[in-house]
Amino acid sequence: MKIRLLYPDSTLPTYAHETDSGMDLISHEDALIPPGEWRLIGTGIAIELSPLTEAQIRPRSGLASKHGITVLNSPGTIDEGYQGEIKVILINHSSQPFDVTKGMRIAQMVIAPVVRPPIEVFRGELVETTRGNGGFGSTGV
Ligand SMILES: O=c1ccn([C@H]2C[C@H](O)[C@@H](COP(=O)(O)OP(=O)(O)OP(=O)(O)O)O2)c(=O)[nH]1
Repeated sequence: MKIRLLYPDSTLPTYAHETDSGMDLISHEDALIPPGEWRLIGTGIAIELSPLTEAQIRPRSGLASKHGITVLNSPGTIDEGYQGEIKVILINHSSQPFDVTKGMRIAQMVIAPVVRPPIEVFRGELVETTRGNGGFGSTGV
C-alpha cells in the first residue's frame, strides 16, 4: 500500500512493534471531546490500498481502558477506492472532557483482505444446516 502525507507536518502512521496487527494513526488536530460527545478527527494522511484489501479503523485499548475513549463506528471502514483524508470518529464515554492533541496516537489501522463473491439470487430454500434458524442465544448461555 501507499501512504500519502497530505500536509507538510503530517505524521506517518507506524507499527509500534513489527508483529503488531495495526499501525497507530496520529491526530492532525487538537480537539476537546466533552463527556458523552464525539468528534471527527483528521489524521493528515490518505492511502492507496492494494486490490481486494480494506483498512479498518479500530480503537486503542489504552485509550479505552484509561480514558473511556473509543472509535464510535468501530471498525471504521476505509474502502479500497477511497482517496480522501482518513478520519477517526472518537467518542468520549467518560465523565471527564478528553483533550485530543495534534500528534496523539488516537486509533489503529488494520489492513485486511476483502471478499466480493459473485452473487446468485434465488427464491427457494437454503441448503439445510444443523443450526438452521437458531441464533441469539439458541444454544444457551
Ligand atoms: O472511520 C471512518 C470511516 C470511513 N471513512 C472514509 C473512508 C470510507 O471509504 C468513506 C466512506 O465510509 P463509509 O462507507 O463507512 O460511510 P457511509 O456513511 O456509508 O458513506 P458513503 O455514502 O460515502 O459510502 O469514509 C473514514 O475516513 N473514517
